[in-house]
Amino acid sequence: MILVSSVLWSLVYAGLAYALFKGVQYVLKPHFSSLRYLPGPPRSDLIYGNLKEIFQEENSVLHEVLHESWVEKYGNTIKYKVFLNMNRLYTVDLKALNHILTHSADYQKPLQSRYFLSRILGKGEDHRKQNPAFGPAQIRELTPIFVDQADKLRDCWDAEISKSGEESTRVNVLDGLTKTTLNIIGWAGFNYDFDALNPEKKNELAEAFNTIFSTTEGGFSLWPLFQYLFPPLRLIQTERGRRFSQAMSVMRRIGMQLVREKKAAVIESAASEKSGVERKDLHGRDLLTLLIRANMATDLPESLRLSDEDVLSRNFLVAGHETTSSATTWCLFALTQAPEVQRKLREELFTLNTAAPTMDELNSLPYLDAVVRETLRVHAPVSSTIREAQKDDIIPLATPFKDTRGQLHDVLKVDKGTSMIIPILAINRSRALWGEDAFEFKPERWESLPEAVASIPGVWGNVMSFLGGPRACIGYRFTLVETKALIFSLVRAFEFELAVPPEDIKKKSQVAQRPIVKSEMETGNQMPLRLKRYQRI
Ligand code: HEM
Repeated sequence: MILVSSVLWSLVYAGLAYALFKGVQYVLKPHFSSLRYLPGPPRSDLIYGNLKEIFQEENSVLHEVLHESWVEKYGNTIKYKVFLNMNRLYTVDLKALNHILTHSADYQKPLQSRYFLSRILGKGEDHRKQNPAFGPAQIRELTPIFVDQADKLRDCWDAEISKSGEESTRVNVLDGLTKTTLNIIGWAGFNYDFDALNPEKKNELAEAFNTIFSTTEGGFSLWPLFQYLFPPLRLIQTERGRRFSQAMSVMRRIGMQLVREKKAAVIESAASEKSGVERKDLHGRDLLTLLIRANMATDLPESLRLSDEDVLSRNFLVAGHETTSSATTWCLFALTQAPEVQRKLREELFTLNTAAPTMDELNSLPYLDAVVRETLRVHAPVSSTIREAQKDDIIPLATPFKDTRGQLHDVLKVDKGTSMIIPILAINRSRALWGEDAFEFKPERWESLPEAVASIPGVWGNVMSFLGGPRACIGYRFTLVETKALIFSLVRAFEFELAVPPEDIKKKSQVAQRPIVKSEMETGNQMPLRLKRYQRI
C-alpha cells in the first residue's frame, strides 16, 4: 500500500515538475524568439495577446484587419501576440510566402492544428503520397455527375416556387447547395447515393457534417488548446465536444463501411481477372474505386500505401464538399449584388446549345470562368491557414523590414517552432496587388490583370484560394468544373435576389467561410435568396 502511494506521489511530483518546466520554457520563449525585434502591434490582452481583436472581427476580414491597419502601420512583415505572449509571424511579402509554401516539409501545419484536424481527418501522415483521382481526364468523366446533380437541385428549387404559389420564393440556397455537393461527392467519390435532397430521408451523414462544420456554435474558446496541451483534459467532454465526437463517429462508421465495400469489390474483380492489380490497368468509375485500386496495385511500394482511413477521409469526405458549396453560395450572393453581371452571365450560358454541357464546353465560356475566378478571389472559402517552422531557417524577402532597433534586414531569421499565418484572403484582396477596387466583385478584371498579381504563389489563377506549393489543394480542378456546372444549370433557370438587406449577411469561418443572417442567428448558417423562374423571351 505504502509502495503504491509513494509511486503515485512520485508520478504527481514528476507531472508537476514537467508542467513547471514547460511553463517556464513557455514564458521565456518569446524573449529569445528570433521575432522579438520584428515590428508589430502592442498586445491588447495579457492572456490572449492580439487574438481577441482578430476573432472579434467578422471572419471574412480575419487577418485582413491586420493587412489594412497593422501592415500599413508596421510594414509587410510583422509579428503579433497570441496566447500567453507567444509571437506569431504575419507576412504579406510574396517572396516570403512563396518560400514558406514551396518548402512544405520545413513549414507544416502546427502539431496543434494537426491534432484538431486529425480528429476530423484521421491520423495518417501523408495523404498525397499517390493520388490518381484528380487529373483532368478523371474530372472530364465526372462532369455528367456534376450536371445531373445540379439539375436535380434546379428541379427541387423549381418545385419550391410551385409550392409557394407565388412568382418568387425565399430559398436557403446554402442548404440546397451543401446537400447537392454532398450528393456529388457521393456519386463521384464512391458511386453512392446520399439522396441528401430528399426531405423524406433523414440523412445521418449530412447531419453529422452540419454539426462538424457549423460556424454558429459557441464563440472563441481556449478549451481545445488546453486539451491539446494537457492530454488528460481530453477525457472531459463539453456538450459541444460530445456532439462533435458523436458526429465524428457517424462519419467514420459510414465512411469506413464504404471503403470496405469498395475494397471488397475491387478484390473480387481483381480475382476474377485472375491477375494482380497493375497500376497501369487503372480505370475506375468513381474516385474511391480508383484510389483503392491504385493503393492496392502490386507495383506500389509499401511506403506509399495509404491506410483505409486515409483513403477515405483525407481525400473526399472532409476536404471538398463544404468548401465547394460555400464557394457556389457566395457566387450566387455576389450575383445578387451585381445584377448586370448576373444578366451578362446568363446570356453567355445560353450561348451553349445544350442543357448538358461537357467539361470542355463549360470551360469554353470565358465570362463564366471570370465569374468563378472572381468569386474564389473575393470570397475564398478558406480565408487563412497556419504553418510552423520545422527547423531554423532564413526566409528571403522582397521588401526589407526595419526592426524595432532601427536595423534594416533583407531576410528574416525564424526559429524552429515559429508559427505563421498564410493570409489567403488578404492576398486575394490586397489593394497593393489588385488595385483600389480589390474588395469589389468585378469579373471583368480577369480580362487584364495587374502585373503585380503574377507573383502570387497560388497553384491556380493568381489567387491563394487553393494555396500553393506541394501541399496545395488537390481537388481544385474537381471543384472548378463542379462549381461551373452548378452555376450553369441554376443561373439559366432562375433569377436571384437577396431576401434580406446585404448588411444583414455575415461570414463565419470554421473550416469554410459560411454565411449567417445577423438578425436570424438562431437559424444557423443560411443564405436566403429570392428565386424567380427565368423566362427566356
Ligand atoms: C472551393 C473549394 C475548395 C477550396 C477553396 C479548397 C481549398 C483548400 C486549401 C486552402 C487547402 C490547403 C489547406 C492547408 O494546408 O492549410 C486545401 C487542401 C486540400 N484540399 Fe481543397 N479546397 C476546395 C475543394 C476541394 C475538393 C473538392 C477536394 C476533393 C474532392 C479537395 C481536397 C483537398 C485535399 C485532399 C487537401 C489537402 C492537401 C494536402 O494537405 O496535401 N479540396 N484545399
